[in-house]
Amino acid sequence: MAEDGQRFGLSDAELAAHRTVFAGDAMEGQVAVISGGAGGIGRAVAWLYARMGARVVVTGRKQEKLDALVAALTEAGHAARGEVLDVRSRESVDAFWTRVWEAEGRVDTLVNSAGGQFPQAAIDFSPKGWDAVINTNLNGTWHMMQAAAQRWRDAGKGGNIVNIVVVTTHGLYGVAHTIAARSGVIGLSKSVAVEWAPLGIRVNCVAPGAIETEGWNVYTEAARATYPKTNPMMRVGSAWDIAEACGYLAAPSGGYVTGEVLTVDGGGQHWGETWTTGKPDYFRTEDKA
Ligand SMILES: CCC/C=C/C(=O)SCCNC(=O)CCNC(=O)[C@H](O)C(C)(C)COP(=O)([O-])OP(=O)([O-])OC[C@H]1O[C@@H](n2cnc3c(N)ncnc32)[C@H](O)[C@@H]1OP(=O)([O-])[O-]
Ligand SMILES: NC(=O)C1=CN([C@@H]2O[C@H](COP(=O)(O)OP(=O)(O)OC[C@H]3O[C@@H](n4cnc5c(N)ncnc54)[C@H](OP(=O)(O)O)[C@@H]3O)[C@@H](O)[C@H]2O)C=CC1
Repeated sequence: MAEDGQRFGLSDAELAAHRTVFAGDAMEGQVAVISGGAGGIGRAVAWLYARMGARVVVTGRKQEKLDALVAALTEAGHAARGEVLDVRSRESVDAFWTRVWEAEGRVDTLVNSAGGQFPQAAIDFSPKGWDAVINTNLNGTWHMMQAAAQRWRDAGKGGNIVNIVVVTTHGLYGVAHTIAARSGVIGLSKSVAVEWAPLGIRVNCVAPGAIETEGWNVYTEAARATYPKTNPMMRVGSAWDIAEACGYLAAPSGGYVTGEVLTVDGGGQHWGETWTTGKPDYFRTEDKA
């Protein structure tokens, strides 16, 4: 991890002003819950949804990050509030949904952006490290999905879920735990997209490639430096790229889309390789020719 907790990605001021293709009333009168909402991607989604007219409820483990975002959104004239929530606790997730439903009277969209992992060779994962990643990314996402769907079913109203995952097409070296968890989320999303269609609930995933955010602090500078060079576009993406994908899925534009994985990776899944722990000499074919 970078020792200094380096700043990466877009500031609130940039997110407030970033050009968007979406109309200011595309989510008018709606409520959106964003887990990990004060993180890099979640914050961009919160700004975009707010600018599309939604009231946003952002959650995360750190009160101060939520407070700063809510203050910036409110100052810009948007309706926002933050709640501390660890998605790994089913009890806390249920209590949160009960509170939100009482306070807001409705929720239309849930974006699960709470997540993360640490880079390590899979052979060295400790049981605790494995559990931390699976509980956060697979179980935490499921707790949020099911709690939301139960409220929608009980209220006789539909809703839509967007799960932020990872591109899993050929694994991702150094983060096998997260690939296991995200593959689970993708399979789960496809399954419940069908089961929950009769309830009017759509369920989709967005799979980001390398997106510059503060989450990158868990990777070494050397690993980060390879990300743009191993992508056909020779660059990394921004949190706004992911936010607009989430905008498309939440707005009426996504009304006939469910069970889908929208990959936003600059073509990274088709060319290039991402070594989050550094590329082992064994795979350096250019030196072996
Ligand atoms: C291009 C790349 C693609 C993807 C990019 C992104 O997603 S970027 C954006 C994504 N953003 C992020 O990824 C955000 C950053 N990630 C995180 O916050 C965490 O990885 C977390 C998501 C698992 C949270 O877990 P938590 O709150 O429970 O945190 P905790 O600290 O208490 O750890 C629990 C246990 O995990 C283990 N362990 C942890 N670190 C290491 C390590 N470096 N080494 C080895 N092991 C490690 C260890 O066993 C530890 O317990 P211990 O031995 O200390 O008693
Ligand atoms: N950036 C990238 O290159 C990529 C990101 N992704 C995925 O996108 C998602 C968002 O990542 P990004 O915004 O970049 O990273 P960040 O680290 O900036 O954001 C992740 C957020 O998740 C929250 N979070 C983590 N664990 C929990 C938990 N147990 N309960 C509640 N909230 C939690 C954190 O909030 P707090 O600190 O307040 O707890 C944090 O704000 C993650 O799932 C990530 O793995 C996928 C592919 C690439």
